[in-house]
Parts: sequence; C-alpha cells; structure tokens
Amino acid sequence: MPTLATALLQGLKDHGARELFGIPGDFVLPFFKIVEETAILPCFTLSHEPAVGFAADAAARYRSGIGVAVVTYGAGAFNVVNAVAGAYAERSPVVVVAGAPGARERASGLLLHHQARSVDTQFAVFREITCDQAVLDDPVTAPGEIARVLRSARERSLPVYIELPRDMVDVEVAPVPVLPPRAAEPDALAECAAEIVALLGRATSPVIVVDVEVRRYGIEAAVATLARRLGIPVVTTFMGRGLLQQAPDVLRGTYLGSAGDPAVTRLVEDADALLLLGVILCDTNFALSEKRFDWRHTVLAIDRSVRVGHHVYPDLPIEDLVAALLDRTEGDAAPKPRTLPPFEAYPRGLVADDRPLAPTDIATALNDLFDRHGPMPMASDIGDCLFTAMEIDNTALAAPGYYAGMGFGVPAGIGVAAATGTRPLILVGDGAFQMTGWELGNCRRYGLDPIVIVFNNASWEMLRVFQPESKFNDLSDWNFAAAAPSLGGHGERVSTRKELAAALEQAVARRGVFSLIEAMIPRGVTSRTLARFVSGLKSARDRQ
Ligand SMILES: Cc1ncc(Cc2c([C@H](C)O)sc(CCOP(=O)(O)OP(=O)(O)O)c2C)c(N)n1
Ligand SMILES: [Mg+2]
Repeated sequence: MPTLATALLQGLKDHGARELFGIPGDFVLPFFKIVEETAILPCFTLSHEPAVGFAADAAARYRSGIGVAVVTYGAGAFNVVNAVAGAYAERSPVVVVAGAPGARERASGLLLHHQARSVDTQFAVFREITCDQAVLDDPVTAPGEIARVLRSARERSLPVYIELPRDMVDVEVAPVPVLPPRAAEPDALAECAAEIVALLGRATSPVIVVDVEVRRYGIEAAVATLARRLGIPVVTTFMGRGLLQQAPDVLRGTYLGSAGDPAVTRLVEDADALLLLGVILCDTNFALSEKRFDWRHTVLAIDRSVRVGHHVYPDLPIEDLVAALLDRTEGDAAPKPRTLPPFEAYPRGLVADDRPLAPTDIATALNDLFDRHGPMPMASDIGDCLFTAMEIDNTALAAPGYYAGMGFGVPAGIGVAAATGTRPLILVGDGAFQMTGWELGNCRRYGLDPIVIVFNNASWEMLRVFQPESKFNDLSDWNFAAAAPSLGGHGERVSTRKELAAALEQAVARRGVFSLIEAMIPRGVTSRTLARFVSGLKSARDRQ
C-alpha cells in the first residue's frame, strides 16, 4: 500500500497536476522529502509564498487543469492567501497542500509555533477562499477525501485546500481514486440547449462573449466551431483576453466598453442576443458598458449553471452545454452571412528612432516581434502593462484582470515556463516588480529564460491617474537592469524606441538566461487603453 504522501502525489498526478510549486517548512519537511525522493511530480521551490501561489495559478490557467502550491503551516500558508484569493476570484483551480501539526502536538496544550489564533485558524481562513477542503487526519477516509476535493477543483475550476498533518505523511493508505465527473442531467441539458438555439435563431445580430471558463474547461476550439456554424462573431472580455487566438476568423477582439475599440463595443452593445460563455460579471469586464444586459435575450453560462433570460438551469457544466449546442446545430444550413467589423487593429511598424518610449510603443514593438518570430505566451502584472497588453495581438495571456492583485506577473511567467516548457514574455510595472520580480533569481536553478519587460515609470502610475495630487505615487528609480546579472540573468535599460527594438531582438536570440528589458517611460505617459479606461471611468462616475 502507498503512504499518504505518495498516494497524495499520485492522486494529484492522476487528476492532471504536472508539477508542484512550494516552499518547505518544518510542518511539511517530511512531505517535501518524499516529493524529492519519489519525483512523482517535479517540484519548483521559489522564494516567497505569494509567488508560489501565483506560479501554481498560472500553471493551472495555461494547462486548463490544476496547479499545486505546497506550503508550511501558518507562516507559509497565510503568505499564500492573497494569491489563492485571486485564483478564487478568477476561477483558477489551485490545489493548496498545507502542512499542519500532528495529533500529539495538537494535544500538547502548548501554543504551537506558526499558530495564529487557534490551531485551526488556518483551515478557517482557507475555507473562505476555496470551494472544498479536506483534513487528512484519518488514513481510512484520506484517499476518498482527496478524490472528492480534487474533483471539486476540476468541476468548479476553483481553488481547494488539503491539510496534511505532519505525522500522517508515512501512514499507509489505499490509493486515491479518480471519481467520475458529474455530467448534466440529460433532459435539463436538452431543454436548455434547445432554448438557447431558438433564442439565437431568432436574433439578427447575436454575439458570443467568452471569458476565463472557456479556457479553464478546454472548450475554446468547440466554441470557435459553434461560432462558425452559427455565423456568430466572438469577442473576449478584458479578463478573457488571449482566448480563441487560434480562431481569428470568428474572433473580433476584446470588449472594453467605452475604453475599447468602438467597432467591438458597438458589436456587443447593439447585439439583439448575447451568449456569455464562462463570463465573470465583474466591474473590470463591464464597468464601462454603456448599456445594461437585456436579460430577455441574454444567456450566461458560468460555475456549472446556465441562466437563460430570467430562469436558471442549475448543475449544468459549460462543457456539456457547448457540446449539446454543437449537437443541435450539426449540419445546420449555411449560417446567415453577416458583415462583421474587421478584427480590431493592433499597432504595428514601430519607428525605431530616438523618441522616448510610451507604453503603446512597447505593444507595437512586440507585435512586430511576434510577426517576425511567432507569438510568445504572456504573463502580465496589473498596472499599465496590462492595459498595454490589450494593444498586443491576441496571444495567450495570464493576468489578474479582475482580482487585480499586484505581484502576479513574474511568478506567473515562471509558472508558465515551468508548466509548459515554453518561453514566456512577462510584462510588469516597476511597482509590481518591487514586490515579486526578484523571483527571477530562481530561473537559473531551473534553466528558465523568460523575457521580462519592466515598464519603469518610477511611479504607481495607475494610482496617479486617479489621484494625481498624491506624492506617494512618486517611486524612486531602482535600476532593475543593473540588478539582473546578480540574479543570474541579463539586464538592459532602454529609453528610446530604437534601443527597445534592438534589445528585443537580442533578447530573443539570447537563450538559457532570463533577459530583463527595463523600459524607461516618462512619468505621466500611459497607454492609449489606460487613458481611455480612466476617461471612461470618470465619465461613468459623472453619469451616476
Ligand atoms: C498587492 C496589491 N497592492 C496594491 C494594489 C493597488 C494598486 C493598483 C490597483 C489599481 O489596485 S495599481 C498600483 C500601482 C502599480 O504600479 P506599477 O506596478 O509600477 O504599475 P503602473 O506604474 O503601470 O501603475 C497599485 C499600488 C494592488 N492592486 N495590489
Ligand atoms: Mg510604475
């Protein structure tokens, strides 16, 4: 029989995990020992637990499966809370494996190191930011508990919490089963699909809007097929940026309300039917909408339920819904020909001159680079770098576009590189780099060589655009490029468009070490998208 540690590792692997991210501590040292000795899953240790959470989150997003964060009790686990909260908000199935005291320690009557209010405070905190939890304190129930929790993570695409008391690691248990996924009730599914096909059939200008769950459940290609078959254009939300990059024939761009491409905004806001697939109804997706949803002609599928008009079909997985819609439209007559607006244009053709850099120049230079060398998977932090990403051609992107927690970018890029073996491009502001950019120092150990663009405006610029009078937004210049060699990478500071273009070409050619390009941007110079976003928000507030 396996031990609990090996059964858990094998169970994680059987449920789709392909690596672990973590930082050990005495409450998980025995488990980390098994991790290292068995090599059932490769383990990437990082330097600070927020980065562990962000890396596991990004790995989950890019794989459309689970990511795993392994942390010690208390000090380690509480450090990963913000990253897990962001994963919850953005529906990313991060599995938190947290160490905990053993039975004897719990009964010692002493307050334990790393303990907060009570020995169970850690469990109480994670119950708030995960969809399912298990405490593995009984060898008989542990395998079933693990199976239940891992199925929840995959079915809900939400984080889960597994508490591993350190005296249980070597206990013999049965293997962890893989429970069958819970499919939709067939009649409800058929009724729902028929209702949606009829609603779309009555529309003359329907639109499909896609967001994170379309990636989380691996149904991008199916959605693209459905859109082609029905002749319906697709747009992504801000959060869904990067989806359906393989389907440029149906994708029309990203909906940003009054901050976005006017043709895309009109397409969505003039639609007489909306099919919202996996869409998070949050402010960063819809705060700048100039029209409210007309729920009589709107369908929303998210979190295993489907709202059609003013009624809801519960417990109906989005992947089952899309499959049923495809079944019902099999062999449909040729879709109604519709003149669609051109795909939103992204800036290209950077003039490599001595003019100072603006964020849109970075987008232009990257579009040119991707045209020459092929697109790179991207990870972005929050800040103007993420608004700039809206001007970069629609390539795969992991970014905290809704939860908006800083510090995500660099660890997420490391997670993408570790999980996919690809070379990611990381976009990060100077403020966010101050938080977690130093994790680049871990690339050397793992042979990772991301390209990192630091938007250095020596400012918390996103805050300045909302509150320009505050001096606390003025950051000093940390000269990140000069620090890169000590972290094991190559650093270069660029201030002009010519220098940027050259540095990008050299970075693409440089393999085996990370390349940090520190783009110096004059304070107060923002991307076009952020400028539109801010003016859109201000006019939306004036309208209230
Ligand atoms: C963990 C964390 N702390 C604070 C914030 C608030 C915040 C922003 C959001 C509004 O909440 S944007 C921003 C400044 C970002 O600075 P930088 O990375 O240099 O990017 P840029 O200069 O492009 O703004 C902060 C501090 C946050 N989102 N996340
Ligand atoms: Mg900044």
